[in-house]
Amino acid sequence: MIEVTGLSKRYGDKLAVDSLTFQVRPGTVTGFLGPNGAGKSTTMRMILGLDAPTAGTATVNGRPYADHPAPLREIGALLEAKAVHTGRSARNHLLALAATHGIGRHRVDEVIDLVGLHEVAGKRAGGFSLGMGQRLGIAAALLGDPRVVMLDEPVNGLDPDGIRWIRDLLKGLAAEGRTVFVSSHLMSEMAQTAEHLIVVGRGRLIADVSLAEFTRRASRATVRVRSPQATALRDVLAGPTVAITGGEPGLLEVTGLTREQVGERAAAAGLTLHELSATEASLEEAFMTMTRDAVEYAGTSEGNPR
Ligand SMILES: Nc1ncnc2c1ncn2[C@@H]1O[C@H](COP(=O)(O)OP(=O)(O)OP(=O)(O)O)[C@@H](O)[C@H]1O
Repeated sequence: MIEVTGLSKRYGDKLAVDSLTFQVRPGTVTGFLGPNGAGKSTTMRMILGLDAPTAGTATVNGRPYADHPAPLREIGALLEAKAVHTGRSARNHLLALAATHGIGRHRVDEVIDLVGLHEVAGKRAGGFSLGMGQRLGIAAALLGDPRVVMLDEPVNGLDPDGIRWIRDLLKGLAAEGRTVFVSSHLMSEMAQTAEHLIVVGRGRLIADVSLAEFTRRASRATVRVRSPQATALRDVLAGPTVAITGGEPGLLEVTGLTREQVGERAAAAGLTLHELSATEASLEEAFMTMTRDAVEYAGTSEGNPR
């Protein structure tokens, strides 16, 4: 469990994180979603004790990171993707890390297998591709068999295979009952990985919702209906909670009624339909609407209006 309470971070004039309060619970993948510059990395650094909060607290399994006698066993983290500049092999890199944390060699072999680096474990880690480097970073994060796993934008720059691998790994870790917290600026990515979302914009909490609830809120369906009797159809569909627009002759776009309701009302009035379809606002659109104010504000304040 990660608990963040009234957490703020100020850099000079800039309030990068603004009174954030949320909990990340075990057993599910929680997505930390927000546009670039929303404060996700800063929040994660404070959770790891790498940055001191201006106000508020962040705890991992009930204590600040630094108060854990063996923090690597509590939380494994991968911050920004960066190459390992080392002449050591992947295995020796992990062995060195394990040795400084009192972790046995056996666990090193386990994590190498877990992340699929077995065949290249003897190769120089400095020469790894981005995808291999990510796997090595994740192996390092998992060395202490931590109950909490936190990854900052782990799929950035990865190919589709790498992305799928990370998704499956995160879901597997959550299914084992671990707390999994993963950041992204892409709603489409989170929709395929996370069950719960913490959405931030301009350092502030915008939403703390299940993916199911987010999707439900996003699905303001519009019904497209085409009829040679569009004028009569418009009269049949009109109502106080119904909005109808018509882009071209014979076409109506209706919100406030389901596709079934539109079809039934048309049939009851004996009107002919040539098309009847529903389109939902995409999750990406819903996310952009949700964070628009935050982005606009940031753009204006930096003299770069969008
Ligand atoms: N060390 C620092 N000094 C000054 N400003 C900083 C520092 N670190 C972050 N910031 C600023 O704080 C804000 C939040 O940055 P942060 O990196 O946490 O956002 P993010 O949501 O992780 O974005 P991204 O997806 O672009 O990494 C940004 O405006 C950033 O420029």
